[in-house]
Amino acid sequence: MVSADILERLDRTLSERRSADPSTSYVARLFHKGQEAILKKVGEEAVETIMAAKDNDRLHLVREVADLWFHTLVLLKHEGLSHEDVLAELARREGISGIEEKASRPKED
Ligand SMILES: N=c1c2ncn([C@@H]3O[C@H](COP(=O)(O)OP(=O)(O)OP(=O)(O)O)[C@@H](O)[C@H]3O)c2ncn1[C@@H]1O[C@H](COP(=O)(O)O)[C@@H](O)[C@H]1O
Repeated sequence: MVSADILERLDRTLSERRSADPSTSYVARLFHKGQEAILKKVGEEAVETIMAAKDNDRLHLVREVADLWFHTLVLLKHEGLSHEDVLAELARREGISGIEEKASRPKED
């Protein structure tokens, strides 16, 4: 299994690209273009993900989801956030759903 360290490494690369010369990389160029361009890419990749799923093309689906995840990571970085914030939110929800599930059970004496 591929390690989740990839997110850490990608996060460091994205941080470096924020201040890099736009002529040197795709990501540096995207940051330079700004929020509008990043949102456009997120929208495009979301549509391409839907199309791949509808086509029942599993390899294509994985590649499109990777594109979508990647561009949402670029968006988060642009907004001063990171995958850590999303993971924390998912962990918080896991806690909440655990509490909700417990609260819905009859009280044990
Ligand atoms: N994971 C990715 C990654 N996933 C997708 N993409 C790019 O996202 C784009 C996807 O858009 P499309 O499929 O629409 O292809 P396109 O027509 O070339 O895109 P546009 O130029 O029209 O926007 C492609 O240019 C891909 O190369 C990525 N570009 C970079 N990374 C990572 O970011 C790192 C830094 O990248 P650079 O800044 O390019 O060095 C790389 O080492 C990778 O780890």
